[in-house]
Formats: sequence, structure tokens, C-alpha cells
Amino acid sequence: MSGNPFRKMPEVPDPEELIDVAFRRAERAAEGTRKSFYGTRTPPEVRARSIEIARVNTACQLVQDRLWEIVRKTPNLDELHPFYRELADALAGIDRLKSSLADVHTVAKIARLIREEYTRKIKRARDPRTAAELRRQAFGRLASTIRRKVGDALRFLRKVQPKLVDLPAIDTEMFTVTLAGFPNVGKTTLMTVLTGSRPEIAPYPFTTKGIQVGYMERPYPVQMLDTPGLLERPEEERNPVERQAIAALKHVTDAVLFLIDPTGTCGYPVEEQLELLDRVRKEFDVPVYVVLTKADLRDLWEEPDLEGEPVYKVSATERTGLKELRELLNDLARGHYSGRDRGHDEGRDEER
Ligand SMILES: Nc1nc2c(ncn2[C@@H]2O[C@H](COP(=O)(O)OP(=O)(O)OP(=O)(O)O)[C@@H](O)[C@H]2O)c(=O)[nH]1
Repeated sequence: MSGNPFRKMPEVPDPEELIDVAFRRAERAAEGTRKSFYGTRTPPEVRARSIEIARVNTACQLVQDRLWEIVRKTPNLDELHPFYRELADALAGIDRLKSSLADVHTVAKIARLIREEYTRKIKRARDPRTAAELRRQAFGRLASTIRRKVGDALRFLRKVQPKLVDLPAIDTEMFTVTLAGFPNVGKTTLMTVLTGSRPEIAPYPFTTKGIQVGYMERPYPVQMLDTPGLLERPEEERNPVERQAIAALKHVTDAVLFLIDPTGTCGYPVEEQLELLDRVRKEFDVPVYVVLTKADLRDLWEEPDLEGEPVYKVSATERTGLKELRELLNDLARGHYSGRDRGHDEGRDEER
């Protein structure tokens, strides 16, 4: 699945606002019905019945529609991709979200029952007073059901909806590479040269800088992610929600590019960068590839001892070493897509 599954979740009304809007709409409907009788000789009880039915119908229908829309446009929480499930859980709590949506659904159904029951009763009212009394009863029940049965749920959903709508749009199917490394080692610059455009910055819960997203299209689609400020600190210094934000990231990460700036111009000594590399290796159970950046700053360059493991040396400014890195990403992506779906791989080959 692709994109934020919560993006269509509608704004949630406060319970008092919902009641208010429903009753005001009912007044307008009553006015319209009253006008339709101008100049006719309709008997007063027939008029009264029509007007009160218009009121009850309109108010209940509005409540039913608004509540039903919330349920319908919120994704099925049992079918969320683990990336979004983790983030939604961190932001709102999956259990609380579920029970709130269940309350909303229940009250939508009750609104329908009130409408059906009172429409039937008002149709049988013998005089305008009885019709008005029945409508008052219906309104009383509607308002108290909203306050008692869905008030908390609406207030809660109203609070979390903007955060859920704002979750980043990540393609959870695409082969995904996460960039890691200390600030200023050149992650953004490298992503820009590899993808051909500045990464887009999408909000990411619990980070001030958001998540940076970029795409390589050819020959295989590759999604690149960078979460500035999230992976740099040791595990024990993270708060629970930051841990969940990282857990979410792991659900979409197929490989990590770990960037080391061996020139020290980023402000972090190489030893510290190697320690972070170790931690990232332990944290992610996907392959981690080391990229040494700023290869053009030859005078400052001090090659770290990586015990013979393959490294990619690049200069984003002089555009050297990029071919090898692109080849690596293409190979990984090809493996990813062919392992998952051979037909897809063949299709890709034909396209080229
Ligand atoms: N000489 C040289 N400078 C580079 C190279 N790549 C990046 N830089 C510079 O290094 C600095 C940091 O680069 P960024 O790409 O912003 O680093 P970053 O890792 O994304 O930093 P954060 O966004 O803070 O995480 C900038 O001044 C870049 O111009 C390179 O290949 N050569």
C-alpha cells in the first residue's frame, strides 16, 4: 500500500458542536417545509407532522452522516501496514482509537433508530402539540446519546485526527533505503545528487525536523529516507515514543546507507562515527553499507580502518563514486523485487 492511510480521515466535530449544527440544520429544514405550505389549505395537524418529521429527519440524518463518515474514512486498524500501525499507536494508541471508532459507529446506528422510531410516531400524532412533544423527545434522546455515548470518543478523535492526517506519505511497497549518520556528514546532499532533486520534507512524529523522502526511479524504484536527529542518540537516551518512531522506520527499511565523514568537517570525530555505525548495525536487522563522504576534501581525508569491509567513497560535490553506489542500490532493488515477485522483475527488464 502506498501513502498515508489516514490522509482522508475527516475533521471530527466536538460533541456540542455536532448537536448545535444538527439542531440548526433542523430549523432550516422546518422553515423550508413551513414555506411549502404557504397558500395551501393543509390542515394544521398535517402541517405540524410534516414540519416535525423534517426536523427529526434532518437532525438525525446529519448526525448519522457525520459519524458514519468518520468511521468510513478512517482506515481499518487491523489492516494497517506495521509502519503506520506503529506510528498510529505511538500517536493515539491503537486500542483507544478502535474503541472510539466503535462508539462513533454505535451512535451513528442509534441516530438512525431514533429517526425511524420518531418518524413513525409523529406520523400518528393527532394534533400539533403531540407532534411537537414527540420531536422534543427525539431531540432530547439524540443530544443525550451524543453526550453520553460518544462525547469522549469525539473529543479524543478530534485531538488526534490532525496528527494522523499529517503522517508522512511513505510507499510501504517500494524498496527503501534509510540514510544514517551524524548531522552534516552529507546525507541531504547525497540524496539530492542520487535522486536528482532536493528531498521532500514530511512531518514525522516526535522529530523536529521531520523525515526527508526522495526517489530514484530507474531502473528500479528506490525510496530513500532520512530522519535527521532520530538515529544519532543511543537507545537509552530515547523516550518511548522516539523508540516507536524508530521501530516504525525499521518496518519499511530494506537497507541502510551509513554515511561517515572522514574529514571531520561535520564536527564529529571518526571514532564517534564508528561507534554510531556499530549501534546502527545492532539496531537494524537489514544490511548496512558504509559510505565515506566528501572525498574531494583530500587534505582532510583520513580513511578509517573498517577491517577490510567494502566501502563506497563518494564526493557529492565533484560527483565521484556515485556510479558504484547507484549500482549497489540497483542490485539491491533488483534482488528485492525479484525475490518478492518474479513477474514484476521481468516487467522491469522489458521496460528498460
Ligand atoms: N566538500 C564537500 N562538502 C560536502 C559534500 N557533501 C556535503 N557537503 C557539505 O557538508 C555540509 C553538510 O551537508 P548536508 O548534506 O546538509 O548534511 P546532512 O548529513 O544532511 O546534515 P543534517 O541535515 O544536519 O543531518 C554542507 O555544507 C554540504 O555542502 C561533499 O561531497 N564534499
